[in-house]
Amino acid sequence: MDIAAVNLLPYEDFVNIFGNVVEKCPIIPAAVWSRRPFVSVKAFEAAINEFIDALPESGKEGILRCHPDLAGRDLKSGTLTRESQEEQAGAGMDALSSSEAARMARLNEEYKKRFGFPFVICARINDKAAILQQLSARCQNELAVERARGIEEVKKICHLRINTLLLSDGTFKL
Ligand SMILES: NC(=O)N[C@H]1NC(=O)NC1=O
Repeated sequence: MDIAAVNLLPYEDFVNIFGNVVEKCPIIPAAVWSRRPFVSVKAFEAAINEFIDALPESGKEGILRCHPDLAGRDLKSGTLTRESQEEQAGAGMDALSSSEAARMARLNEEYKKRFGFPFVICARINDKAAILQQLSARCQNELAVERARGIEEVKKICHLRINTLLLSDGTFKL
């Protein structure tokens, strides 16, 4: 699907297809649909990023809170979104040793207690070791730094999800 085809989508189809490019935040593509026509995929992505950047800090924290923990309860119970399941499995989050799993759970809790939102990192460009190292290091950051850092990661996840949708024909039917 190219950008011309994206621009022709009625909003119902648009939200169905792009509804999870930002995890569990279909309101973002629903809002950004008003910005059509997009001159390119890059412009479509820029519209999403501008919408996110224009949110108050509480809205940005809300986006972070829509993300499941890495190797958390949703992964164990099979209730992750399809995208998140693939990303977490690709980074080995479903194959942690018991000591790695215990460390991840402890650090995830420490992070959430400190900041009031979950640790978010783009799992598709990090492996297990990098994720654990980042989780531990980022627990030390200040709130404002970490809020901005989490949002940067959301944008990377979004970029890769859009690429997957637009570069792979046949993943969805209109
Ligand atoms: N918490 C968190 O980072 N979650 C995620 N990261 C990612 O790439 N996919 C996710 O679900």
